[in-house]
Amino acid sequence: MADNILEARGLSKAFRGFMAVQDVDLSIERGSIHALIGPNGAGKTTCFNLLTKFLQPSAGRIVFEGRDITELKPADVARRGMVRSFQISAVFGHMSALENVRVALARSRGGNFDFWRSERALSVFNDRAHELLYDVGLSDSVDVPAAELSYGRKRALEIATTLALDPKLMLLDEPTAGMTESDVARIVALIRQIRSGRTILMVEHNLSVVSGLSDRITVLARGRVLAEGDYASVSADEAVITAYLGSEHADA
Ligand SMILES: Nc1ncnc2c1ncn2[C@@H]1O[C@H](COP(=O)(O)OP(=O)(O)OP(=O)(O)O)[C@@H](O)[C@H]1O
Repeated sequence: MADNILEARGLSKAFRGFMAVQDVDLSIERGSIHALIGPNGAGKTTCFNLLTKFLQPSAGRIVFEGRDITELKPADVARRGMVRSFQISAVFGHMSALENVRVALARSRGGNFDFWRSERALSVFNDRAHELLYDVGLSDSVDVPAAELSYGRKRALEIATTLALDPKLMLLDEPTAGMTESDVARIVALIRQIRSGRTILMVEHNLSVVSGLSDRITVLARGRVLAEGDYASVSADEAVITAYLGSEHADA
């Protein structure tokens, strides 16, 4: 039997009667990179927010590491090792790359003294912060204020701050959105590098990124699971092709 780190059963979300996500079953195998794709409005973001507990489902259950997390808060699931990448807005622009990662490390230890002001307290995280910045290819930008980093490098920093929380399951929300081609290649290489020992679930629009990275793909359309499998099988699926062609703004 597959070793699934995350399972959702019958997951649904209604917004004032409109079913954005309907009866979705999802199994994420440990160690895999799993992509959630689908045309615009398919319910990917809603599904992502349900799994990370930023939204409460109207129906269904979510099990992480064998434990029902349906009623837990986002911070509780993060503490258990299911961490979503923070948005860039959560990276502090005036702080250097190193400081950003140190603060993320401090937060992950749940310290209750004033990390923000105490240089001495934060300096215990220097070595690990340098390692994480090295892992995401930012060793040359350690002292650069986050606001001055390129868009692609900000996303790399955001991934470093997520890795600081030592996730078992990392959820990436459109990791290459708005990037230049060379930044996309960097992030793809980075995701390959950080996958070791982790499971990754990502919502991604760029289908070449999806095909290059994903072990398994779930295609959503109109809030439901339309198809699931590897890239070759879902991209040859008639229903998937029709859903993409039929959507007003195909994502391909
Ligand atoms: N808070 C909300 N209130 C009402 N409707 C919502 C809300 N959030 C999402 N929806 C609707 O639910 C549907 C699914 O939206 P969702 O953002 O999950 O799709 P998506 O697949 O992520 O789309 P995109 O690729 O465009 O980001 C859409 O029709 C959207 O308008």
